[in-house]
Amino acid sequence: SAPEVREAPRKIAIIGGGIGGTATAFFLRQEFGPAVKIEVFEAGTVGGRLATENIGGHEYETGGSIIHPLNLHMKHFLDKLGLSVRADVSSKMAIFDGKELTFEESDWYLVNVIRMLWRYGLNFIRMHMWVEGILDKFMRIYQYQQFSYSFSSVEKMLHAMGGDSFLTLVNQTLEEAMLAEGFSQVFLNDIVTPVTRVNYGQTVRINGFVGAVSLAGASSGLWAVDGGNKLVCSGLLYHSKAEVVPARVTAISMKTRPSKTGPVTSFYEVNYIGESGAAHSTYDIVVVATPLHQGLSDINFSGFSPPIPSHFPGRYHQTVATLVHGLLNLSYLGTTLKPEDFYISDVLTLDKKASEIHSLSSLDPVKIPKGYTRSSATQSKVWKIFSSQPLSQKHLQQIFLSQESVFEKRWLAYPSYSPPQRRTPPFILHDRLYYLNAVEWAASAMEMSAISARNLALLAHHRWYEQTAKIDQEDLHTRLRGEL
Ligand SMILES: Cc1cc2nc3c(=O)[nH]c(=O)nc-3n(C[C@H](O)[C@H](O)[C@H](O)COP(=O)(O)OP(=O)(O)OC[C@H]3O[C@@H](n4cnc5c(N)ncnc54)[C@H](O)[C@@H]3O)c2cc1C
Ligand SMILES: CC(C)=CCC/C(C)=C/CC/C(C)=C/CSC[C@H](N)C(=O)O
Repeated sequence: SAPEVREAPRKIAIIGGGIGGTATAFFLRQEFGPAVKIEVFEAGTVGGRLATENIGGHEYETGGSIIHPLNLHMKHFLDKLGLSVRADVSSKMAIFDGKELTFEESDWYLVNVIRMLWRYGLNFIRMHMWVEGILDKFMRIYQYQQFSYSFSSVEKMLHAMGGDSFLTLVNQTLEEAMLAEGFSQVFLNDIVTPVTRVNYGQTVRINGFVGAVSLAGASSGLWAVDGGNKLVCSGLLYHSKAEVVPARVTAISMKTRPSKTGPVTSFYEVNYIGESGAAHSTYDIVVVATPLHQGLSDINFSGFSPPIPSHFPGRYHQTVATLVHGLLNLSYLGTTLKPEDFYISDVLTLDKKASEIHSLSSLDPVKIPKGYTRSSATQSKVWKIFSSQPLSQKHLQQIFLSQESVFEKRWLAYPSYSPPQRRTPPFILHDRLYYLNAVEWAASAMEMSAISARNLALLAHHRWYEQTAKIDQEDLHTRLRGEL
């Protein structure tokens, strides 16, 4: 590569200490070396949408909880940080239509296969193959990033992974995409809808790409971090030697300063309110790692031409996570099973008026105690309910025979997807000002934020040193074929 003649940046700011911001700190350190000062502004708690709550002396995930076996950045972070995968606890799924359970997973694998074949023909196997095909293409991003290639927009990144087919996927609904592939409407209603409801709180009218991610999030081998997923965020901050600034960023503006030796140089001024009041600092590069959407951040951008909005079009979907330590009322689920025989851990729901809840899951603590097994419904335990609206006490009394404690967290969780979308927000807001969460409009998941973080660190580096040959290269898949 060309010799780096330009001076290295001195200071970089990252706004947001979730998995996106902390992964950006990690990758920026990797790209720019030890000298650059990296500051991460966090208005709330490090981890952001990765959060836990203590119930009865154990911590439980209230936000992002599962990770796919092929999420290679998340895997890599664990290795780098010396964290481990949480012990696996067996699970069993059922589907609820608001009145009764329409499907219950058997302990016997073969029984499940025969039932599914009987009801849905080859839809199940074909869905597995369809998702695998998309994942195969998705995995190309890791090779591109290993070879330091970066992309200046979400569309260009998606195109490099899966060509026009990925761009079509984000611009059509999952329903349209799957019907076009020959899946039946009954299969979409009975099986695919419960998955999009539990994973994104929405219907099969979400975009096809996030729909495939959602289906991947219902496959086998899913894992979580021992001790809690948010440990990855604090670990990445520590590893990258980034400084956390506990403050809310209120404004970012562009400033210029005359230089004795060369042309006028520009930099960014970040205004924030911290523990000791309002203050500001200047930076060479800034990465915004929080959604620029109503209710999630309110940053004023000034002095930019064209102007940068505080909020991009679209909204985030509310998902309420209600964690109840209590005794489940099986008659709510309309099942005749006795509590001692009820070992279902995940109840998914159909898109019916009667099913106001999106899912009901038995939660395991982030650290599995020795000898822990899933108990039947005879015992009081921690359940998590996802719903769009907060649940009333009356509703909770229908679901539970007794409640020891109730914890409610209202998340603006992920974009409210309604394809076709005009255009995903840009990665590049201005010359050296970047936006990580643009990627969520393709799909929101921990790994998507990590991929975006790696991409922005590479992009910021290549643009700083004017290495254009590593940005937006066409046909990378063919060119890198045969490379390790
Ligand atoms: C209920 C729920 C369940 C989920 N389940 C999964 C799952 O199982 N698997 C999965 O992969 N993904 C899941 N997700 C999605 C996943 O959690 C997110 O995609 C991911 O955590 C986003 O990380 P982020 O760092 O990009 O954003 P965030 O985590 O939102 O981080 C942004 C941070 O910026 C801070 N901030 C905002 N404004 C300012 C400001 N002005 N100044 C300073 N700081 C600011 C915020 O406090 C926040 O900490 C789930 C999300 C939710 C809500
Ligand atoms: C990005 C890729 C290729 C795969 C990610 C698959 C994945 C883990 C998707 C899950 C996304 C998501 C927003 C899940 C929310 S709910 C999770 C769980 N069912 C729960 O009940 O907590």
